[in-house]
Amino acid sequence: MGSALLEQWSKGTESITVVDPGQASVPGGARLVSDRAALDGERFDCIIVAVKPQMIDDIMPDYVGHIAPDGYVISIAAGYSSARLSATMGDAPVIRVMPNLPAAIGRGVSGIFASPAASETHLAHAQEFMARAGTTVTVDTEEQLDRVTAVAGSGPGYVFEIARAYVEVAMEHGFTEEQARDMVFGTMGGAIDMAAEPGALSLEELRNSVTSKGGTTAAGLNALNGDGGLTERLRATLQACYDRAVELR
Ligand SMILES: NC(=O)C1=CN([C@@H]2O[C@H](COP(=O)(O)OP(=O)(O)OC[C@H]3O[C@@H](n4cnc5c(N)ncnc54)[C@H](O)[C@@H]3O)[C@@H](O)[C@H]2O)C=CC1
Ligand SMILES: O=C(O)[C@@H]1CCC=N1
Repeated sequence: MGSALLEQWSKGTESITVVDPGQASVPGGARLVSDRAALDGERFDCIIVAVKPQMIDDIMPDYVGHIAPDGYVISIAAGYSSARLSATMGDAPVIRVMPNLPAAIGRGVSGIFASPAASETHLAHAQEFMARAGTTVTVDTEEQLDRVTAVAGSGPGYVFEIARAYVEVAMEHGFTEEQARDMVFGTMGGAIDMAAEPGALSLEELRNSVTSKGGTTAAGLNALNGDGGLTERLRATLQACYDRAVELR
C-alpha cells in the first residue's frame, strides 16, 4: 500500500525517504534506505507508518528520535489506535489514514482521522497529501475510521473477488477469459460510472430501468438477491472487517 501511495505522494514537493528492508527500489524518485541506522539522527516533519499493525510495537519506538519539533505521525495501519501509536512514539501527534488500493492509479478513497494532539496544520497537510491519491473523507471519530476500513479500505478486495467470481461464471457460459473479463469489467465499470454521473437516478431507479417486468433481468435479480441473501452477505462482510479492525486496536 505504501508503494501505491508513494506514486501519488511524489507528485508534491516534499523530500521523501523510505525505510524498507524488503524493497530493492521505490517509485517516484524517493530516497530508499534499507536500515533505519542509515538515517543517522535525521529528523522528519512527518513520519508515515506503513508496516503491518502487528509490527508497529517492535519497529516504531526506534523512530521517536526522528520526529522533528512540531512534526507528526501519519499511520495507514488498520485498527491500531492513535492513542496506542502516540504512546508508542513518544506522545507524538498522530493522524490516522485509511487509504485503499486504487490510490495506485490516483483513484483511491482515504478516510482521515486527526487525534486531539494533531494541529490544524498537521490535518491540512495530511488532507492535501492524501488528496493526491484520490478522494478523501475526514471523519470525526476513530470509531468511524475503523468503519471506513470496513467499507473502503478493504473494499477493493471485495470488488476484486466479486469481479473474479463474475468472470469465472461468465466463462462457464462458453466465453474465453478475455471475452469474459471484457464483458464483466465493461459492465461493472460502465454501470458504476453511470450511477456516479452528476444527477444520476438512484440505484433503485437505475436497477429498475434495466428490469423489464417478467424479463431476463428480473429472473437474474431474483436469483441474486430475491431473498436478501446478497445484502445479508455484504452486511456480514463489513461487520467481520470492522470486528477485525477493533481487534487490532
Ligand atoms: N493493502 C491494502 O490495501 C491496505 C493496507 N493498509 C495498511 O498498510 C499497511 C501495510 O500493508 P500492506 O502494504 O498490505 O503490507 P505489505 O506487506 O505489502 O507492506 C509492508 C511493507 O513493510 C515493509 N517492512 C517490513 N519490515 C519493515 C521494517 N522493519 N521497517 C520498515 N519496513 C518494513 C515490508 O518490506 C513491506 O514493504 C498495514 O498496516 C495495512 O493495515 C491500509 C489500507 C489498505
Ligand atoms: O487487510 C488489511 O488488513 C489491510 C487493511 C485494509 C486493507 N488491507
